[in-house]
Amino acid sequence: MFHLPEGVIYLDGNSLGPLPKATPEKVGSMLTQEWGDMLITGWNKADWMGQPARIGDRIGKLIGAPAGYVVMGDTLSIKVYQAVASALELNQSRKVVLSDNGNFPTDLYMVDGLLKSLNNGHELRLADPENVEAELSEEIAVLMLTEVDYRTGRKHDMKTITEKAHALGIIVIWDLAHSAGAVEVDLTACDADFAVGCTYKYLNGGPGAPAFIYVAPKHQNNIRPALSGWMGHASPFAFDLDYQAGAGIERMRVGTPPVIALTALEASLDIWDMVSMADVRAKSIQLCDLFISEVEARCPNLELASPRDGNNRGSQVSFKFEHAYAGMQALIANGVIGDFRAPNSMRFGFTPLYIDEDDVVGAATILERVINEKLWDNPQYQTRSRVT
Ligand SMILES: Cc1ncc(COP(=O)(O)O)c(C=O)c1O
Ligand SMILES: Nc1c(O)cccc1C(=O)C[C@H](N)C(=O)O
Repeated sequence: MFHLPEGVIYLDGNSLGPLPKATPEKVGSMLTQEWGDMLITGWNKADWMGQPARIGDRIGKLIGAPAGYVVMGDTLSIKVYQAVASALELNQSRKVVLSDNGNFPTDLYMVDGLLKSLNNGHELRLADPENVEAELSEEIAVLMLTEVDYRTGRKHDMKTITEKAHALGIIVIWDLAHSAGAVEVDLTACDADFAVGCTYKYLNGGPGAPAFIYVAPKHQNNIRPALSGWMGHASPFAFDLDYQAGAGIERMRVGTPPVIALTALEASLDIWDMVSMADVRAKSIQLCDLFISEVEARCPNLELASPRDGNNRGSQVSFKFEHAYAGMQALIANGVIGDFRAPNSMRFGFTPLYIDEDDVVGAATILERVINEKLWDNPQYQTRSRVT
């Protein structure tokens, strides 16, 4: 189902999912038959204009959202900004946005930028991940968390935290970057207010694939879109000079949809339509557990940085190692692709659609050689590249 180079064990699908074999043909025929032959009529004939909502519904199925509440577009950073801006307006008497210090930096940067623009006495407050619940209070306007920590894989309990936050009148936003396609998510059951996520990791949409945003039914028609672009207008082609928000989730659209990228994503969702998230999750826990036990048996000087209990972990495992950067470069040179996360983690993602037990044992065997034979101790593995 996926194109994977011969001889490579790919444990980085948590950062960039591999290419589905069907994607090149699907994108190729879109280019020639739609863009090529239909030209501008493709917006209607091929319904490019409906793509963000149509694909949003397919993503919705993977994260427990009913049809009509998820829309695609832009990057995740933009979707974070939109969610926080709208959420703050739902809770105007409060001034604090709470997050945790394990969150991915762009989420925090986006909030920081937004609060500076608002210039209205807001504060971004960061808790340790394990103290988030204790930090909830009636001072907090918005709680914005990423369910699965990008470095360690530590997983928040979405339902419990959302319930506690709601009891205190807090609006809750979940970033599902490391959850969508990795763990079971039920946005309806946990009553999330907003959720955002990307599609280039577990969902195999390709580098730069468009992000998604979910807005709960109770908020959809009450929120004001901060990024009031024409595609979120009630009637974009009326070209009114005044902005009027579109109905429901449509108002979270901003500008022209990235049709080619969305078509690539459609090809991978054809695969995701056929799988059960419960099966994927069960297999992912098994693979992660196996990797932990294989690595701990073979490399006693690596320290597990991820929760040992699979229920508290996403679909990735990290080990701390003093020479983690060089270690990962040596591992990659020997056919196992994971990644390094500062300051000292070797991170491995487990994706059951194309990784099995043989891959896990194979990767642990090569890691054992890299560590125990000190293959990392080589000047060529010390130079940091721009993207790590
Ligand atoms: C939690 C989280 N938010 C946001 C991003 C990135 O956002 P963007 O797609 O805008 O680069 C990532 C990683 O890529 C992430 O892990
Ligand atoms: N999102 C990324 C990108 O655009 C280029 C290179 C790497 C990444 C990432 O994997 C970042 C990601 N959120 C992470 O888990 O570290």
